[in-house]
Amino acid sequence: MGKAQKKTGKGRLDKYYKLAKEQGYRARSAFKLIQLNKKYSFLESARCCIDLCAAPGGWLQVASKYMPVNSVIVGVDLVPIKPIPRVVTFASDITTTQCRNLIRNELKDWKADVVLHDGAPNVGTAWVQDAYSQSELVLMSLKLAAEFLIKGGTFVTKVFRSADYNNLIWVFNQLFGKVEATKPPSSRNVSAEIFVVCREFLAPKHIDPKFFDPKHVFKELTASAPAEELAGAIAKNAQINVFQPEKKRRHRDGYAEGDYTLYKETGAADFIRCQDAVTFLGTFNKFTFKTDEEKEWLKLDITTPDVQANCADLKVLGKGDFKALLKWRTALREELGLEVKEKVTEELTETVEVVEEVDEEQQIQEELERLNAEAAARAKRQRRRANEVKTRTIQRMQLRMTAPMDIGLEQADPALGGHDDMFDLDQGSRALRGRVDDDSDSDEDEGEDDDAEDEALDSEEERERKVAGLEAELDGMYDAYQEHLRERDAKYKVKESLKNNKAREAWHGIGQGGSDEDSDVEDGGYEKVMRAKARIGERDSDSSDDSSDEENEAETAPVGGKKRRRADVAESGSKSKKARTAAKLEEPKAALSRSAQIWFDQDMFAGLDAEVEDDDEEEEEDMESSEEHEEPEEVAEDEAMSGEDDFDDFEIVPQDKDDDVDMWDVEGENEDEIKQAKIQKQGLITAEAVSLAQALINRQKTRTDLINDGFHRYSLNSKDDLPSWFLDDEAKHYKSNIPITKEAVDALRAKMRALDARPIKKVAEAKARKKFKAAQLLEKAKKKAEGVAEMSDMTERDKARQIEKLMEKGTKVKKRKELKVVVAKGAHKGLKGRPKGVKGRYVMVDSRMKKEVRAEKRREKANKKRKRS
Ligand SMILES: C[S@@+](CC[C@H](N)C(=O)[O-])C[C@H]1O[C@@H](n2cnc3c(N)ncnc32)[C@H](O)[C@@H]1O
Repeated sequence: MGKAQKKTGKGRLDKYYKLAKEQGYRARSAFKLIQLNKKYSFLESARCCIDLCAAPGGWLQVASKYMPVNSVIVGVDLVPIKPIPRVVTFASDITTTQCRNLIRNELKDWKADVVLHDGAPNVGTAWVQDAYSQSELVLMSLKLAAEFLIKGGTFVTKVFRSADYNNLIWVFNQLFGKVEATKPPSSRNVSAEIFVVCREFLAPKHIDPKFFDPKHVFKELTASAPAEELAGAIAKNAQINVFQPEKKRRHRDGYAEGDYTLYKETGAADFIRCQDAVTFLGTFNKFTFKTDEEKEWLKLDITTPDVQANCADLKVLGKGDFKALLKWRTALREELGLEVKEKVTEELTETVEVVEEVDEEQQIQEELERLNAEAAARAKRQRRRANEVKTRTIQRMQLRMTAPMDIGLEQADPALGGHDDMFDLDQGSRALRGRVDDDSDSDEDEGEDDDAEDEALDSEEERERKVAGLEAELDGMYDAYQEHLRERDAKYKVKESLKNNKAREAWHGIGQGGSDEDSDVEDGGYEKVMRAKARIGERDSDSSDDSSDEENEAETAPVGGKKRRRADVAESGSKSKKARTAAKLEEPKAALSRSAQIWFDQDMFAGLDAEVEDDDEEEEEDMESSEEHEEPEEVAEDEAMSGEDDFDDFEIVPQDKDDDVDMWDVEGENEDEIKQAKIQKQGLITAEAVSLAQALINRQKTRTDLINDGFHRYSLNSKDDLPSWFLDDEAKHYKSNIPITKEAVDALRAKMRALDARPIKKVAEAKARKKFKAAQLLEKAKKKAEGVAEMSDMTERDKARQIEKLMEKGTKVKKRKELKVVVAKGAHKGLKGRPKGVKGRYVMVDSRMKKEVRAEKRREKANKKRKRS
């Protein structure tokens, strides 16, 4: 079965369909009347209403709901309508006098305030096909309305945009004071229908019968629509249905002329023996197997169950199915000895023979003429097409048919029977079949039908090839896009690396061994290092080694640079007492530093970081020499304990090697485990988790409930063969709604507030250091004081004074000596000696100095490295 058709089918179940179901209306069309009534308010004041063509009864339900309680409501349709409270219904053809009499009997001498008409030519089994066109049906309903409406009454009718439209409006205007055409929002834009609300019925004493005579009202149309053209239109629409069943047709102008019926079936024999198989496929709903001959065909091997199923409902078939049916037809024809294709070949052969007789020059001449003629015909066709589009647009604008959504996708209207071909236009055919055009050369068409079939099927294959090509191209572009993202976005890299859990497992040994260089590479953005190396390679050729080395370092910062610095410090053997102090502070540090590092690990901070570090180096060494020295231990211990990876922000949760890879081992499972480990370490950190935990504690949900909630019909959707962009997109947007309670959000907010209230890590560390130093000094002073106290050669008074001094010294915070920075400018540049007006310690600097000092350092470092290697 064709996928496209299925889609269309699903697409039809729009919001009004669902609303109708919800509110108990029998048809989504009920909303059209609700919306019309909202605009014109004709139901609330009506006491009597006649609904012509009322089945299944949606409009009657609306009338019954909106009209006053004791009103009279009568519904008529070809098919019986299931009873509706307060509504009288009967089955009758509205074009007959019998129907008129039935209404008369029902209303007695009452007059209707409202006459509704939502009819569309339909085919019940008893209905004479194509008896009335939509416009004629409208005229018939108008006739009834004119007979039963009260003066000032309202007539609401559905019309389809067609050439008849203006004529109908003219007639309405003769009988009503106000005539307005409108399209309620619930009427699909793709549907050609429009509703005309005629108010203030004039109730003239005498109405010219010509007003209700289709021959008279639609005179021009009949003249302008010769039978062949109608047949051509039908065939054309049918062919579009087959070649492009999924094609959404735009620019509908109304019913395909001449095709007024919705349901058609024919014997399979007709299909097998017909000349124009494609038209048959596009025209009929079903091929039946009723005759003995047809029943025999059912027994043949070639008539597979698939073929039978396809014959049973042609309107839902896709291109593939049509292709299968055409093959089946060809096979059966060969079996029956009809052999259509051979005939064509023979004809062709004959033509070739004739051509051979003609001499070469003449042949070329003819070929040229033929090509010229073809080009002229093509140009003509294009002109014609452009004109058609233009005319249609103008017509649509005149008919006020252009609704904002006109440009949107098109679907079939279930309220009208749901068959596309009711509204088919000539538009779609051109894409595949230039020959199908209704040109002056339309007589060529008949002879080319078989060719057209092959051509269409070939072009279909070609299209599939093109689609495959496009998909491949799209995949390539998507990969390139991802590559671009990878290069640009550090966060993306983190995510990617999280996905790659196996690689992460292999990193367990980080920080525990290996050389510094190795740990650099593994440690922080392998890609970054590689990229930097590549860049160095490029630069080596034209710039000095010295500078490139330093730049490299700056570029790989903060990750690489930082680590290297840490390692250097570690090497220099600075495992001092201060490190022990840091160890005490280790725990609260971890969480904060991680999030900060995620932020500062982004590329945009790389250069900045290096610069800031350089700038601050001296200051830091001066002020908080311990800060730098503490880190190696911290990192080493941290990594050894929790297995933090190179991004510093996420930890690797060790996994059991024996863990089975079960059916739920989908991408992202590791992420769950990481989350679990995090939760154990840091507590619940999302509102969702807190909500679930609350539900569990309050016994609103059991563990089994939660597990079961995780299983739904989408859980087992196969992800095989789905393009990566699709899966990525799904992962990004296809998320279920998570029930998050207000309490959970409040709890989390409180937690965050508490976190905010805490001093930041560095401040806390500095304070602790200060305290530690003070305690040490005090201890020292105490010891000295004890020594003083034990001295025997000092008087008690001297001892007391000495101790007092010592204690004062021990508790006093050392003031740092102030260092003045003096920038020598203008004439002072290069002058030696203390600058005028500067007292105390000072340092002379100039704007270049900082850069030069740094460059010097860089050079020294590079030289050292070169010597080593
Ligand atoms: C779109 S449906 C009407 C839906 C209806 N307004 C509702 O809300 O349920 C069109 C109806 O017109 C009916 N119809 C078509 N030709 C008719 C005729 N000549 N006489 C009576 N009913 C006719 C069809 O049987 C079909 O049920």
